[in-house]
Amino acid sequence: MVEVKITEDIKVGGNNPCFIIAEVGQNHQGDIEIAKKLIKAAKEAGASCVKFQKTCLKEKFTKKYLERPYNNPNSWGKTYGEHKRHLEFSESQYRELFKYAQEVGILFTASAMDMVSFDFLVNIKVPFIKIGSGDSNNLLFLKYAASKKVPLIISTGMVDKQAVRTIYDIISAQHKQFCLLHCISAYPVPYEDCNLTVLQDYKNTFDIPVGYSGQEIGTAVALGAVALGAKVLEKHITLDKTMKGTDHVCSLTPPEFQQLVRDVRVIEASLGTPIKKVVTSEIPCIDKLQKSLVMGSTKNKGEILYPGDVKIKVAEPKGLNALHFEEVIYKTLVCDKKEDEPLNKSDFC
Ligand SMILES: CC(=O)N[C@H](C=O)[C@@H](O)[C@H](O)[C@H](O)COP(=O)(O)O
Ligand SMILES: C=C(OP(=O)(O)O)C(=O)O
Repeated sequence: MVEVKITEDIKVGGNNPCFIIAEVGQNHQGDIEIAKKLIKAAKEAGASCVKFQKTCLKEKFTKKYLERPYNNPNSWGKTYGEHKRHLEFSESQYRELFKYAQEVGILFTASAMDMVSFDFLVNIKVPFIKIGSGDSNNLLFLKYAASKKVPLIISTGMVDKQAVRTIYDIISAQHKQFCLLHCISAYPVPYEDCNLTVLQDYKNTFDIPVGYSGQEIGTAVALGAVALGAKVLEKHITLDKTMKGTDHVCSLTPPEFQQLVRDVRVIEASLGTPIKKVVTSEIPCIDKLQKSLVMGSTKNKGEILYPGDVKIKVAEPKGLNALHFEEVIYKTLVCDKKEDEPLNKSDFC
């Protein structure tokens, strides 16, 4: 199984801890101070990385699309262009945020929403680049991104399995330093649409790490994803879910994000081995409460043990493990035994 190297110390996939991305996206409201607060919150919550979205508006959208009215409660302008311009940080603001994240001590990156933004992110040397679901059908962009040979995390919302296979083929023709994230692009995603078991299919199909980018409400589905093998987890983070903006509703507050990180680590620790065995921590309970074979009645040496003569009880000291019940029946006692006495191997032949 391929591991994706994010930094000298951080790898994704295999037995490495799940890489948890706090997606700020545009939850900063276009305000760099809020963006910094979110970077700090992501660090304090224990996220592996904080992520923004970098867009060159005229590369990503047509002129007409930018001019179309954006008349809804989440809008920051009369047209979609005005709205997006309000939310877009400049390159120098990006450098400032990158530097701030380094000071705070958290990895920083962004989704490249177009080729110009991709080049910018390569230029400032982010540790990896995210490609969001908006580009899961953008084969030109995917080929371009693959040719740059930087680590990629790619979301697969809004397309079917055949397209995901195409994404895999395009990138893996160049390199294997990429992950694929299952994603459903709705804000918020109804739980019935999360189709988390797709992750199992991705795991069986692809030889690269797979993960989950979740736009549903809460943390339960994300935790399920980790239990199903997600090696990357992405969730939106917000300072306040009631703020204006499309994504706040499906985001986690800093305390929720912190709880998510804690719970992910608990799930990882608890996944363990698929081999069912008795573990050391069970020994006290075995000693205290596991049942064993005892005499159901008083019987003498030479007598046969019929089914009703042997009982299964919690006893001290213990008799034979109760799993041996069938082996004991119809055997002959070699000593006298009283009711409730533990029954051991040396008591019969
Ligand atoms: C598919 C995709 O890009 N999705 C992103 C990631 O999840 C979102 O953050 C969008 O940028 C956001 O929902 C757009 O909202 P508006 O259109 O109100 O600016
Ligand atoms: C759209 C994005 O992500 P996703 O498709 O994972 O929601 C993004 O990262 O900008």
